[in-house]
Order: sequence, then C-alpha cells, then structure tokens
Amino acid sequence: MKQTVFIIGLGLIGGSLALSLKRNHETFIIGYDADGKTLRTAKRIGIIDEMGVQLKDASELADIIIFATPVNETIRLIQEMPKWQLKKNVIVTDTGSTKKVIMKAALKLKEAGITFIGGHPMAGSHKSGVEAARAHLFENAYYMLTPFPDVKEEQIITLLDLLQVTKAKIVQVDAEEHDHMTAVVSHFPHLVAASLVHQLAGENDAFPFTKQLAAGGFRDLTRIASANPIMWRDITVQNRQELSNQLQNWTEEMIKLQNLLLHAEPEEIEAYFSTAKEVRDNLPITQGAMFTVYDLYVDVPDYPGVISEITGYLAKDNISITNLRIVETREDIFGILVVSFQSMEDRAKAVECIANNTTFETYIA
Ligand SMILES: NC(=O)C1=CN([C@@H]2O[C@H](COP(=O)(O)OP(=O)(O)OC[C@H]3O[C@@H](n4cnc5c(N)ncnc54)[C@H](O)[C@@H]3O)[C@@H](O)[C@H]2O)C=CC1
Ligand SMILES: O=C(O)C(=O)Cc1ccc(O)cc1
Repeated sequence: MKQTVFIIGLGLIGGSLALSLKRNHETFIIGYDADGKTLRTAKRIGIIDEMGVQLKDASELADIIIFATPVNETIRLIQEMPKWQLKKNVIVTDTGSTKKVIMKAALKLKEAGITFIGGHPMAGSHKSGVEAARAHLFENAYYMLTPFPDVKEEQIITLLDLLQVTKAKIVQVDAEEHDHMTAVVSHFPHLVAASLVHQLAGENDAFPFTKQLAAGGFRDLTRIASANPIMWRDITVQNRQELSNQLQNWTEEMIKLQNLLLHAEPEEIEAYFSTAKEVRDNLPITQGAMFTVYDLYVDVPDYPGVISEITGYLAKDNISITNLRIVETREDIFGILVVSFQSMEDRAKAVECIANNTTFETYIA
C-alpha cells in the first residue's frame, strides 16, 4: 500500500532518511525545510518526491511524519501539532539525539490522540546539510525507538516496516536510559572534543606553531568538534543533567590521572594505558554514530602523478571511491594516501587491485 511520508528538516539526517526510504517504491516522500534553498535543492537532486510548501498543509496529507530538525525546533513544532488536522492513524516520529525532553513534549500529542514514537538513528557525521545526505548512512547502525509504554503494537510495526529499508538495527529503549547512554558515548565526547580544541586555541598567542603540529591523534580525537554548533547547543541544553554527571565522573578520572602522573611508578602508568587499550580494542564492531566510510591507507612514494596512478587503477577495475586525502608527504619518506570507500567489499577489491598493479603497501587502521 502506498504510504505518504512527510520529512521535516532535510539536512544530513532528514535527507539521508528520504534517500533511504525512497528505495521502497511504495513510499511517497514529501519534504519540508525552513530554509527554502535546502528545500529546492532536495527536490532538484531527487531526494524528495514533492516539496511541502506549508508545514501544516503537508502534515495533513501524511501517514507518517518524521522530524529531522534540531531538537529544540522539534519540541517547538510538536507543541503546535495538536492544532493541525492530521490523519486519524498518523504516526509521528523524530530523529533527535535526545529523547527525554522530546518524549515529555510529545505527551501533548498523546493527549490529543496522536501516536508519537521517539526515534534516534545512531549514525551521522560532523557534516551537516542536504548535500551531505547519503542513502546508506544508517546501514548496520543502531536505530533507537522510544515508544510510550501504551502505544499500539501495530503502530510500532508500521514504523518498523517503514524503517526496515534503512538496514539499521532497530532497538527499543527507555527514553531516560537512552539519554544516559548517549551522554556517555556521544554527547559528553563532544564536550571533550570541543574543550581540547579550546585548549589548543589558548596556545595560539604564545605558541602559534602548535596548531601546525596537530596531526593524526589530535585530529581523530577532535573531528566531532567540527559539527553543527546549533545542533550541539540544543543537545547539550536538553541533556544538561546527564552531561553534568559525566563531567563529574570525568573530573574525578582526571584527578586520578593527575595523581598517577605525579606520584605513580611507570608500571602503574603503563597499566592505565594497557587497560584502556584492552577496552578500546575490544569494543564491539558497530557502525553506530559514525559516518560509514571504509578507509584504506596506501603507503605511496612521493612522486608527481602517483595519486592519479592509483585512482586510475581503481577506476579501471570499476571501484568507486568516496574520498581521498594525504596524511603525510615529506621529502624522502613515503607518504600515506587515505582512500575511502562506501563498502568493505569495495575496500577489499581495492587492496587486491593495488597489489596487482603496484608494490605499494596497504593498511587498514
Ligand atoms: N548530525 C548527526 O550526526 C546526527 C543528528 N541527529 C539528529 O537529527 C536531527 C537533524 O540533524 P542533522 O540532519 O544533522 O542537522 P542538519 O543541520 O544537517 O539539518 C537540519 C535541517 O533542519 C532544518 N530546520 C531547522 N529548523 C527547522 C524548522 N523549524 N522547520 C523545518 N526545518 C528546519 C534546517 O534548515 C536544516 O536543513 C537533530 O535533531 C540531530 O540531533 C541524529 C543522529 C545523528
Ligand atoms: O560524527 C560522529 O561520529 C557522530 O557521533 C555523529 C552523531 C551525532 C549525533 C548523534 O546523535 C549520533 C551520531
């Protein structure tokens, strides 16, 4: 049966969902964005089937409404919704990174007889905007749903059926637990990344050269600080208490680390790093909360034309690449070229292709 889905907010997440859901030809997608340029781009590049000109009018045509707006905007719009003439069995959901405050606001929908099922795909990126949208963004990532306990089972099944095409691993969790867990693995790391960047910026007057030295480790650790500040402002405000608890734990950990640094034997310091390494090395492999890219490091000699040589071999074998960057090129030593692929299979083919055509070493980090 044909279903009309209305996506509000056509940035990275809304745009990616639209692209992914469109793979089911029974789904007709209307999109809306407060930014007219984004809305027109989404239609022009085929992300949505139709532009919703008025938020309220388009909502009234929908079987399923998905908010993919910054979380404070989602709350504002949820509060307006009971005034709209929505379809009787409409399901409203969202993609917001926080859930407790959103579910609290959605109580107003519940009172008005409108089904709301909170949602949060744990996949994304520091990039934002419609141009960053990708159909495969959610594949293998966790996608959390936070229904009210008394929501009708058939409504959950309708939403699960719709989202199945994303190939995400859909799980149901309690909103409060959601906010605790995401504070640990997503929201608090964002504060740490931002604070490390501030610490580097503080060096600028006395040691302006320091930032030139910010290579692999610093960049890996702080990538997420490049994300959209408005989105993270809203997440931080909505999850203040959990973040404050995490900050307290972190402060205690830092004091422990300072004691270790000043007073411990080298073996104890090594043990601290060993434990961290073991826990980190044994993290379950998941694509959650990551823009899905498969990087391949190629140790290339530094001579003109080497990059086009490699991309030429890959093109000849019909292997698509999504990104290219050089992490180091210095005279007389080999440089590392990082080539990114959309899938593990493409990366495996690339390893074989490079081995067949060159003597360059390849690595997977
Ligand atoms: N960026 C990420 O990695 C992830 C983000 N999320 C959540 O998904 C939601 C969307 O995030 P992104 O797509 O990354 O943001 P984005 O900044 O790429 O897109 C948000 C879009 O919403 C539009 N918008 C803002 N206010 C609006 C309004 N009142 N009405 C209609 N459109 C409006 C903006 O113009 C923009 O196009 C947020 O709630 C965020 O917490 C969830 C998982 C991952
Ligand atoms: O860029 C990354 O690695 C992210 O962590 C993206 C992200 C941002 C917000 C979320 O709620 C979920 C995922």
